[in-house]
Amino acid sequence: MGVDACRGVISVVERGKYIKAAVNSGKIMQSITEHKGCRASAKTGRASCGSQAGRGDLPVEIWERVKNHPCYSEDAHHHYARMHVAVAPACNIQCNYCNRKYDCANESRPGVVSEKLTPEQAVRKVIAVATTIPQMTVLGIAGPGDALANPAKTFKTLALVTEAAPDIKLCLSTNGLALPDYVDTIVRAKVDHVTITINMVDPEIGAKIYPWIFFNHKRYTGIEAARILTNRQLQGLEMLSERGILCKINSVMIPNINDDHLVEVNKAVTSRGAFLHNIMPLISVPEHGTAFGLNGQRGPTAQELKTLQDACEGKINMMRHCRQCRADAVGLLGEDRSAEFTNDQVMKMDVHYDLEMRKAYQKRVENERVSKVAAGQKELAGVSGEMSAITVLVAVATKGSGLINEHFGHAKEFQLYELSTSGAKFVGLRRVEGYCQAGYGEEDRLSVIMRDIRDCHAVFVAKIGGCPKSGLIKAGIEPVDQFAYEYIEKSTIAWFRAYVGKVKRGEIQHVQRGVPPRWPGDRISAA
Ligand SMILES: C[S@@+](CC[C@H](N)C(=O)[O-])C[C@H]1O[C@@H](n2cnc3c(N)ncnc32)[C@H](O)[C@@H]1O
Ligand code: SF4
Ligand code: SF4
Repeated sequence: MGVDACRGVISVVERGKYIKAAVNSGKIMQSITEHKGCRASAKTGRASCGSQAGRGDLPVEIWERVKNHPCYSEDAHHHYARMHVAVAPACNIQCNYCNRKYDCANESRPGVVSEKLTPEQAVRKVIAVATTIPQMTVLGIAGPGDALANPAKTFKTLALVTEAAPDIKLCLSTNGLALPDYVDTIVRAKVDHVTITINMVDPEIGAKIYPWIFFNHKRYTGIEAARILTNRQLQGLEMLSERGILCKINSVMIPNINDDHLVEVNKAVTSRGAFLHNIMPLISVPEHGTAFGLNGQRGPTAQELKTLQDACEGKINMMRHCRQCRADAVGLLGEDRSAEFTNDQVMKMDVHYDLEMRKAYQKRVENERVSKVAAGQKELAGVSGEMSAITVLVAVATKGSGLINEHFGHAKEFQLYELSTSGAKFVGLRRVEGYCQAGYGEEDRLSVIMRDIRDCHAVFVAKIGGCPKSGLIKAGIEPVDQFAYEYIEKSTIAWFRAYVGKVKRGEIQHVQRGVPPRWPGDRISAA
């Protein structure tokens, strides 16, 4: 397939200029040619290989690049894992929400690591993880400081990994200050995806988030610092987009500082070719010792976050499944296996990179993914003929693989799906404190969980005890355990179909479950 064929595909894509750059980059064309199972039609650009779940309107070439990336494809995050290596300790700016000195092994949040690694230690760890978790497809450098404030360590690590494990996709995260200086190096290092944190495009707002930056051997503060930062971030984003690198923008939502302004940020990054926008809630507690934590700045509620994400949904894809991972995270996004891969443990492991074993395992994962999609589509065929304006939100307890496979009492998070006659759409996550502690249910925790999922009509679980079951029913949330270990989409659509049927027959009355925009004292839990 040639370049012209791809141009036909992208002419329908609004962000034409930058998508064209991504599609025309030699690397993508090579990856398409190498993708033997794919019989993409040159005329339509529609792929006939593998799972199409979550592809939406993406050109097939772009989909091929993101379909196994757990952060860039919501569907992939059920099946594929990522890892971060903590080789970049230093930072060139200060954010009022970041304190990398506060480390806690039991905590999962950005900037936290148990141990920092040299590039050589990092590549050994990558091989160890790739062998133990063959569905690990992506390596990211996300701190604990800034990847580009530590360029020697970052690019040495990426070079060593490319040599040892050429099938692993490479990512890095940066605040963007140094980005314009490293675009060529990033392209040469074969980095697939770059994340830039952009919290403002207005320096007056920036001055409330960044106390200082260090640029060209000089420290800047206030509005001047924020102006330099925003100019460099947007310039770096444009340069990467023109070179065909897929960019994700992280924005931290800080109530009363940049919450309303993030719609402007969304527009600015969309027009400069960003691929994905990830608006994340501020994590802020005094124990972390951050400026915001100490001055009482709150994070947004789950509903405030969803409302803002909905307002930005449009031309750019919104990421809603981010887990705000540690800088040494390992595993599927919803799990953290970093404790299994400490440097001591990795040094003792017999590490050997087996590409064929990884390919065979990933083929099995892909087959499972295809079955899941087919099952969901079959169920949807039954419901899509129904004329109904009803939309309901449901919560699902899952450990991954697209299955309802977690007990209510053990769930640390629920995945939220919006059900309608168009199908089951993933719309976000709710983190909760597990109901079961040392084998016993905690009454207090049940009421907090019920509050956290109060906008849901039902909660799908693999198993649930009698007490929480009756508590949920009393609160008007239906506990559904009849689909244990079955696929999420297929089961939730089947339930929705039955629900609509009962409403139509007058057996139940549909009530839209509203929630107050702000619940007193309501926060998104940080861990
Ligand atoms: C630890 S940083 C490392 C990469 C890079 N230094 C940066 O800031 O983009 C990874 C991400 O975590 C976010 N982050 C750090 N502390 C946070 C907090 N307290 N609440 C929410 N997000 C936070 C950053 O904004 C960034 O998007
Ligand atoms: S840029 Fe990243 S590492 Fe640096 S202070 Fe901000 S969040 Fe922390
Ligand atoms: S922090 Fe978000 S974007 Fe980064 S690896 Fe975790 S889930 Fe993916």
